[in-house]
Amino acid sequence: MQEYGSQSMAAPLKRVLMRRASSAMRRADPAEWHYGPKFDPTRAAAEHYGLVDLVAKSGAAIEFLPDDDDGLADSVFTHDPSLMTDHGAVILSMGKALRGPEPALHEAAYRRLGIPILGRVEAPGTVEGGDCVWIDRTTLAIGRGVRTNQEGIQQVANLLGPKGIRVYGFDLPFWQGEEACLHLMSVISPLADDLALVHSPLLPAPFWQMLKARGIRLVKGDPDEFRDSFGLSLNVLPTAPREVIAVAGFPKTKAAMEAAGCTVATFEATALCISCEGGPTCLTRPIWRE
Ligand SMILES: NC(=O)NCCC[C@H](N)C(=O)O
Repeated sequence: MQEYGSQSMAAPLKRVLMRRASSAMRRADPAEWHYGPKFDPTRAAAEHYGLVDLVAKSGAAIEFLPDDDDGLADSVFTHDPSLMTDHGAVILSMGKALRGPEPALHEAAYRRLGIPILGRVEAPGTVEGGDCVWIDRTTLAIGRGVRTNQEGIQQVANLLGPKGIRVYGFDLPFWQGEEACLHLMSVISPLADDLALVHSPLLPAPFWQMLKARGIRLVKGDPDEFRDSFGLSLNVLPTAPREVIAVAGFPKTKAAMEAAGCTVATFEATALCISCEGGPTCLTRPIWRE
């Protein structure tokens, strides 16, 4: 039986790729990686165990990237260097130069796991997984911003078009500048096929129109919590429709999701997520959702 494939953001999570923070982040220089003052590698490693526990409790099988001491601190954010489809993995190309070696780690893992490689995004194209959002099984939205360029989007469209998948690019704002991490997934977290948590002020307007036209209900995250968390209050991982994992400490955003029928599990992540600009979606690359 095929144990890979994912063209949905919220179908039950069966298998996921992760990398532990204990080695990867151990020697990270916060200034070099654009991490905040509360970054602490020991604490980040402990917080990562908290997320691993919640993902494992959901029933998903976790495949870990090898725990090599390669200094690739951001490699814990496994969402970004590859994209999964029902036809195999697409190996992406990073917009953040320090993350350049990461797609090769993912390709090696997929080969080890026997998962086919559908294709690759090649330089000068760049696409990061955090910019890719499945709207439905045949529609992929990609944010065009500091991490993902038009050349990369075109390459993904060329790979997926023959599989019956339409790819749409949406411009992202510059917001906090080119050093900061603003992906399309920074302003939306799908919670179910028909429900998404959003920070609407930063949503590309045509993307908002597409979501509305498809009848996707939008839950607004609390704007103060979004600001105070550098956007991480909005970064929520569904392990099944309306069953989600979020960063602890944002009661208003959590209550808004609960009011929309979601069950929300939280974990402490000040050192790992708030400081390093990546939350539970970014720390997981779904390999199989069904
Ligand atoms: N998908 C995501 O939003 N990933 C977050 C990546 C954070 C990492 N520090 C980065 O700058 O790439």
